Amino acid sequence: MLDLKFIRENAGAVRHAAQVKGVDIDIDDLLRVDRELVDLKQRVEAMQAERNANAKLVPKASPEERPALIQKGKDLAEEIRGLEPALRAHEDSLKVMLLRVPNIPHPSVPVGKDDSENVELRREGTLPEFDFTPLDHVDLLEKQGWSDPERVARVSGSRSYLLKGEAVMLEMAVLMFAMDFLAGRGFTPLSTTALARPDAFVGSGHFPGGEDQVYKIEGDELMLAGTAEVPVNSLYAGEQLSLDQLPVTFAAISAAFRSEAGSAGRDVRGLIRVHEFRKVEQYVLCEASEEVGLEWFAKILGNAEALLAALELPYRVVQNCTGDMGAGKVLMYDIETWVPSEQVYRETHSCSYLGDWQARRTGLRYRDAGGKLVFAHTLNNTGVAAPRILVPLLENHQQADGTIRIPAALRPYLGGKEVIGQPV
Ligand SMILES: Nc1ncnc2c1ncn2[C@@H]1O[C@H](COS(=O)(=O)NC(=O)[C@@H](N)CO)[C@@H](O)[C@H]1O
Repeated sequence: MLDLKFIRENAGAVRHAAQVKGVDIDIDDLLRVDRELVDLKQRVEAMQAERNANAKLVPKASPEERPALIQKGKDLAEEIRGLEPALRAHEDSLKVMLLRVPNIPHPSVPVGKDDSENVELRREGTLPEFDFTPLDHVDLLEKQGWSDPERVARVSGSRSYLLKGEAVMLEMAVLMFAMDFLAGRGFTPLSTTALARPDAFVGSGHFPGGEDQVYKIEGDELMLAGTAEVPVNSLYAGEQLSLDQLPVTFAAISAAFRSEAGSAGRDVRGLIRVHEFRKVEQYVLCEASEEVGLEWFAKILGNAEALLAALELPYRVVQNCTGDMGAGKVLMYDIETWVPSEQVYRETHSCSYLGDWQARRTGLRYRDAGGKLVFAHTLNNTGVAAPRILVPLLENHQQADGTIRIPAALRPYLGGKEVIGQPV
């Protein structure tokens, strides 16, 4: 959400942001409702002032004058009550419109309509060269008896997953490694629920607009979040943080649930796109400064890159274009990790800086050095998401005999093993 004053004074920039982000909102319509609301408020205030002044005259009035003054007071009260519905209606529609106003993208963001126009910034790591025919992750899991897709599909339908044996230990090892790694970089570990109230989805910016991606619970207001970003971003909602509490940095592990509505037919095989997964989320709440925000953006991006480097996985960093960054972002980079079986880089991390757009709609404020109450800035990036990360992990580190080489960084989390699986 942007500051209404900012929108009034920068209508052109806001209109341009909506246009390049493909956000369907009429800024002129919003400003019209805003003006009408200001006018209504001024009329009500004038009538209330007149009514108060009139009320002061009654006790001093003569018996002859008093009835007319009392009637005038009643008429004014009636007129004010008559304006209440219009006032309420304007306030409600302005609030809904403000929630849909997109953030202004950073000047460095390329204009584009969708992910095909994201810009590759750099590639890191060496692509694997196999002296045998590499398998994809589904076949690798099946060969080692680490999966049971038919049975789990019977029980839980499509886009479900089940891991067995050492693949489970690998998934847990990757998650634990990410938590350890981030804790070692000063992030406070959190293990948190994915259940959250609708307000938390509004605060993060997933609502309005992303309702169809979220699993709801019959008869319960709680919903299942697709990322820990949703509940974590609302932990401090409505509070007044002090400067010395900033920056708040969390490494939040949680389940994540996504309906994947609209993804029909995409990634239906294997672990890339499932309805429930686990994610270690990097979340930062910092002071309201673009310079500080961009420093944190570089840090959380660097954390994810360092994690991938430790997992010895080749990846590339892309800058999301305006059409593939969502309404709330100022800046967004995806990290895509090499998947040999597809011979492409696939998204495994998504790093975002949102300025005060989330903080304003969540009510995340702190007292700055001058004692002024200001909205904070927020950022988030994936630390690691499993099982998706297992796809490049298994495929890049597979050996000719079907076993999987374990990167040195993960070995401590797998009892020191350098290889998992049996030669097949
Ligand atoms: N349906 C899914 N199945 C498996 N993994 C997924 C799914 N959806 C997203 N992910 C993983 O979760 C990561 C983050 O998802 S995201 O929507 O891109 N971004 C966020 O959720 C942000 N909060 C940063 O983590 C993705 O990069 C991907 O690795």
